Amino acid sequence: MYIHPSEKNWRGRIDSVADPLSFRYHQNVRLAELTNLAIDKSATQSFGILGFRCDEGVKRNNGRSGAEDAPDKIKMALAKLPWHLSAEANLYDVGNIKCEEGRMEEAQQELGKAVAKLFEKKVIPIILGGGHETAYGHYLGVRESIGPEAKLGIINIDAHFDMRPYDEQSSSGTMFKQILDSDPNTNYFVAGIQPAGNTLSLFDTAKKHRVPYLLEEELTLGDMELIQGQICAFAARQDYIMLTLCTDSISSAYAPGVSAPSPFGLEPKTVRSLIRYIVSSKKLLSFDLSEVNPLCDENNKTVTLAAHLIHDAMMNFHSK
Ligand SMILES: N=CN[C@@H](CCC(=O)O)C(=O)O
Ligand SMILES: [Mn+2]
Ligand SMILES: [Mn+2]
Repeated sequence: MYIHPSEKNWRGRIDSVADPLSFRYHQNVRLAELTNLAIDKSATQSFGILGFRCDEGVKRNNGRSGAEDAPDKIKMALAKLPWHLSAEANLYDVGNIKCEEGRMEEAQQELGKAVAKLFEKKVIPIILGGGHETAYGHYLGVRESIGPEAKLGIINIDAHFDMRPYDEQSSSGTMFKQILDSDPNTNYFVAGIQPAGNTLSLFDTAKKHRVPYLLEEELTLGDMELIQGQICAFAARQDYIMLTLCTDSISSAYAPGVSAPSPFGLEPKTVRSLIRYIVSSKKLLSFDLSEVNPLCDENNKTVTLAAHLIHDAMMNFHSK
């Protein structure tokens, strides 16, 4: 179900009502109906923030519910941050897609259609999950837009492979196997994998699907050149890439508000550096940030971190 964007999510401090250099996001964001998107064509860059109010995938995966509240909470945190995008850039809040009565597959299809609609209007989708099942709807929209033949690379920053079997049902732990099983033109790369977050069988599944991955302990700021080289080599083999961040890849010291916290997760600065590098590529189409769970958060830490990462990603989008 489509939910209209709400002004209530865009409130914050006002340093000036006249000086654009003093503005924050809540002063520049435009609320726009997805069904009737009137885009300002003079903009140099347009971003569309699209929420996915769904945690049915996490529930089916025996996780902790609460991620469906994340889109509005992240918007509220982003609203308060200072605007650093160019004066000619536009940011639209295009509302949320909500999963109704556990009908996750239907909601993922609807998310896909919404993402495709943004591409059609030349708006860069910035998708706020939701459980990580968000990434499947994100993928559907990307695939619809680029057509079946284009080579698509999915880059996932995650502690988990999310390649579980889905014979019984799909969930927040199955998306990438679903995609690789059905789409020969999609390749998958994961950064942040933790042995403590994946069974040996999941490592085996990743191997069978020839999924390149980087372990959490290989991802440090000091080794960034080497890491960038591997991401660059993966991206070079694709026509397009899409980026998905599972917030449980980040250490639970900084991201306690997730379904499956990671004591040995990544440092936020490492994740920021990875995102900066990936979003700077002209091949990058869109970004989703998933698995924030405000109900499990401590003092809004994870929500705030998510807003800062979204802010940073937009500032560096296509900057290469
Ligand atoms: N999206 C998260 N997926 C993880 C969850 C792990 C857990 O709940 O412990 C997975 O299925 O492996
Ligand atoms: Mn994960
Ligand atoms: Mn995940």
